[in-house]
Amino acid sequence: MSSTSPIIVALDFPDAPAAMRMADQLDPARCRVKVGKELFTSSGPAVVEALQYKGFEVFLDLKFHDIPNTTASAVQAAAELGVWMVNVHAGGGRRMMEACRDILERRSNRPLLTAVTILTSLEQEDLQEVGIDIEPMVQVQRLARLTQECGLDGVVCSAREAKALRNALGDNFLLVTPGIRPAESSADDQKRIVTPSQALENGSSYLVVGRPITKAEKPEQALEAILATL
Ligand SMILES: O=c1ccn([C@@H]2O[C@H](COP(=O)(O)O)[C@@H](O)[C@H]2O)c(=O)[nH]1
Repeated sequence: MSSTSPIIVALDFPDAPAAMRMADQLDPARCRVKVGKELFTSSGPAVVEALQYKGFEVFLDLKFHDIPNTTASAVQAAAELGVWMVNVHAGGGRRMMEACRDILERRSNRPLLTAVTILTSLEQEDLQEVGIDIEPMVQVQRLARLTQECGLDGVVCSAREAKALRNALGDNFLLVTPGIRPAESSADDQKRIVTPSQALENGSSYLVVGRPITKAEKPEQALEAILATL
């Protein structure tokens, strides 16, 4: 089932039963779901298949970052699973991203391919510590431009950068934005946060929301409350 909702719910759970209990409370017409490192490491492709069987489009958020051959093969394996979107780290560089694009281009049915720019949990001081002496906005723009040149479908970034990226890179480039926090929500470990309505206003294509929905007493109501603000 293909949803028109911009919301992607991050299923960050320790095992498949916990993730499926959450999925049972969600409607594939109202959101997509994201499988990340914790759930995929514990439960593997079977949980992706189970979610797809329930009608969800799945963003496989494993943020591959390796040499071109290894990363392209991993992206190919994700495509075999039938996921809706898969991602790599833009920091893996041009040759890595082009290898991933090339391997997917040979397929009739391919997932969307996006690249992570700068994690939304990082701020300027964090970048400085790893030798990047510029503002997140500047580094995100640099990596997003490279990602577009390599022929990928879009980037993962903070919605704080979405307006500048939308203006610079056009309407067809996907901006997938985690770090979404409804007003009054806890930021948790996120740093570059934005409210759902502001994210859409800034030009985000998809809003990735985890704990504000999955830790809510009534997740389906939390999702509906977010959708109502958009
Ligand atoms: O820059 C990034 C890239 C990925 N994520 C992932 O999104 C969700 C966010 O979950 P919340 O509970 O809403 O904070 C999580 O799965 C991250 O791995 C990100 O946050 N930032």
